[in-house]
Amino acid sequence: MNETIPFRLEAKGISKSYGAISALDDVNLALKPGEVVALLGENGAGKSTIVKIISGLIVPDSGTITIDGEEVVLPTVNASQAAGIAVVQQEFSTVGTLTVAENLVLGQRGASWWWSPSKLNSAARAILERVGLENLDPNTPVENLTVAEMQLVEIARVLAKDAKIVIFDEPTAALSDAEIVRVLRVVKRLAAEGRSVIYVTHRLPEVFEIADQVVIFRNGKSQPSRNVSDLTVDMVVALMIGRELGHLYPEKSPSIGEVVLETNGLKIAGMRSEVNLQVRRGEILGLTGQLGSGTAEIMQAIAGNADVLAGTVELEGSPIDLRGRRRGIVIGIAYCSPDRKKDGIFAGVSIKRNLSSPWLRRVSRVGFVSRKQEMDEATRSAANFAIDLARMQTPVGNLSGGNQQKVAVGKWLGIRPRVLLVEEPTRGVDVGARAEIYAQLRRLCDSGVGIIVSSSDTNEILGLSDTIATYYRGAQTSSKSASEWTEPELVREVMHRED
Ligand SMILES: Nc1ncnc2c1ncn2[C@@H]1O[C@H](COP(=O)(O)OP(=O)(O)OP(=O)(O)O)[C@@H](O)[C@H]1O
Repeated sequence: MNETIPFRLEAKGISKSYGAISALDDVNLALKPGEVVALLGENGAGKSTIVKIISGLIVPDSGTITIDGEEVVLPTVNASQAAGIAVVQQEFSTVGTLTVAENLVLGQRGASWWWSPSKLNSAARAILERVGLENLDPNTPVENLTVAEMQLVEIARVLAKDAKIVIFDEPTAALSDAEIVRVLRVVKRLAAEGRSVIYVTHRLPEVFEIADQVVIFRNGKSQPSRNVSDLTVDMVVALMIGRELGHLYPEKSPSIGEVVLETNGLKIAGMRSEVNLQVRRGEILGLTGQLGSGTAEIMQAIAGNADVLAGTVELEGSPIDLRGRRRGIVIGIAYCSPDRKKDGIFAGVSIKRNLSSPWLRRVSRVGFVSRKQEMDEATRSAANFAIDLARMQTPVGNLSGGNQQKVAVGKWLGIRPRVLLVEEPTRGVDVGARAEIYAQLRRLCDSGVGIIVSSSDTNEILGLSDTIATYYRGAQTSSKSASEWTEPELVREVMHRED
């Protein structure tokens, strides 16, 4: 990047504390026009906090922000927008009941409620084209879109604001590989137009594909900005976690035992074909496909959350009744949802209580549970998932996104599951914590728990699973040993039908 070009945005000496917790400590960040700066760091390192400060959601305790050389104060989201900053949120700010066109155009500068539907639609089409959604009907209600389409509409909505600085906070966390390609294309185009982009992610390949600079956060402090071209993935990981990672994925089991769970001729609402799956002792079964492939429906059905129209499921050789989640918990089927905010965690409740909640529900049948027992159980789960033991009484809602995910997975250990179903186990989770989650899943598997993981991250499915089943639009397209796949082949298998 040209040294003589002045900075578009400069944040200097930014600090922010919550009581005794220092979320940011003297953070510095600067970016030039046409530059993409990636923010990296472990869960809880402070990335979202700096994004919230720049977007006017929270006010720092100290520090200054300048835009094009002029100091600005950003006490509100409106002030941030007026300064030319736009943020693509992880939580969508689109309104479900409105159409795509209404969401995209209304509220933008120069647009009016009085526009005719055709004017509204043509304005919306022009915006949709920029994110590769030219084939989407602008009259579609947003609530009918897939998660990926919603994310792209959210990006389109932000682009329509014509901002100088665009911030992406983990925009690809809920997307599969094909949709990620589209998002990265948009980011490159924004930079080519001379806009500045701040890009927060846990997916390192994305950084190497789109970013010019990377700023690594650790424990609330920022490290000096580095040229991405001077770095390798291993160097970035070491800078993030302060140590070499070693192997991300644990060794696979040398031997696979008898069947733990088996589905026979399962007919599930939303699936085009019957589901016949087996998961055996010592085996991690990985299900993968694009969004809408059916993997979510299968996981929900086995967890007892979805309608099963026909067929049987056997757990350790005995038929089980899949109606109702409660029943599933009692017989030892743990299900970890991909949507931790909706049904993974209780945000206002302590880490301890979240970790012990499924276990408490199960043992409450026997009556009294001592606080010590509850704490012991919760501490065991926390230690296994590298959750900070000093923060057991902290409400989970105050944790960073990745740490919330560790709690959402870790809480199921307490019920001593016989089968563990995990959807998107590491969405939003940093690379160090991912290694811990993978190691823990492998340990559980080796101890005899049947594990089914579904993920749209093909690298994760390949690295973690023993057997991989692929799905496309509600039907299985293959099932074989992970050792028979290479990553490009698996990506092609999952995506090629899109061509
Ligand atoms: N409202 C709050 N109250 C107390 N602590 C908070 C609050 N918001 C954030 N924190 C703490 O500030 C620190 C930084 O959190 P932040 O969300 O910025 O991390 P992050 O780098 O974005 O993590 P992740 O990758 O998991 O999203 C964490 O220790 C978090 O628990």
